[in-house]
Amino acid sequence: MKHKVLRKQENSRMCLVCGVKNDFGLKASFYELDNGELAGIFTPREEHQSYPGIAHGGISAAILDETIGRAIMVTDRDMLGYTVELNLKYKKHVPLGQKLIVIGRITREKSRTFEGTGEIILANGEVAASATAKYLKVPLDKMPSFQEDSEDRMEWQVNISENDPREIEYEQKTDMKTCLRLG
Ligand SMILES: CCCCC/C=C\C/C=C\C/C=C\C/C=C\CCCC(=O)SCCNC(=O)CCNC(=O)[C@H](O)C(C)(C)COP(=O)(O)OP(=O)(O)OC[C@H]1O[C@@H](n2cnc3c(N)ncnc32)[C@H](O)[C@@H]1OP(=O)(O)O
Repeated sequence: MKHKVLRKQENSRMCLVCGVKNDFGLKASFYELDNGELAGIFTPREEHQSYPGIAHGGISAAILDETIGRAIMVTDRDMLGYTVELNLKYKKHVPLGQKLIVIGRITREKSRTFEGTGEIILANGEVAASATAKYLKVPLDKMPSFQEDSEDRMEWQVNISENDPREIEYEQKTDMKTCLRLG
């Protein structure tokens, strides 16, 4: 099914997953969709390798952790997640050098915590890794480096690019195989 992108999310300065100035990082971009889910787009590189040609499992964990954590921002733009639990299933290897998509959603929200699930989807539609995670809610203004004039606060912003997709198409089949197209 095709999903409209409603909003691109903020990127940070130095986060391993979304830091625009972290040259060892994934520099992932995140898009809120009209079905309430969050899509991340990223391309693992050689710096992220485990065995030759294959992304490190810790990299898969990092992107899934951040995608599920960011899914809370779909309904509360100023809320961040502090990970307390992360469980992964590695089903297929994640290749280097290919643009991939990761999807996340919230499955349970309480006053102090939230939980969610996510999947990394390969170009052929197969799910490479899936995760469940739990977070403590941390409002943006309670982050240690929140002061308005800090570099981290100033660079927490939406960076619009001509490469941003306007819609993202994927199908979640009952056997968890998923097809992907970016528009
Ligand atoms: C200023 C500008 C900012 C710019 C932003 C910059 C960068 C942004 C990047 C991305 C932004 C967007 C979203 C990102 C989302 C995720 C990205 C990655 C996030 C991380 O990379 S973050 C680092 C890893 N993370 C830790 O470093 C946590 C270490 N941890 C602790 O610091 C304590 O653990 C603490 C304080 C969390 C809780 O401490 P506490 O004393 O308050 O805990 P308490 O016992 O009250 O538990 C409370 C609830 O957590 C459950 N719980 C606790 N521990 C658990 C465990 N081990 N397993 C399962 N559940 C657990 C309990 O069961 C209860 O849940 P419940 O209420 O449902 O029962």
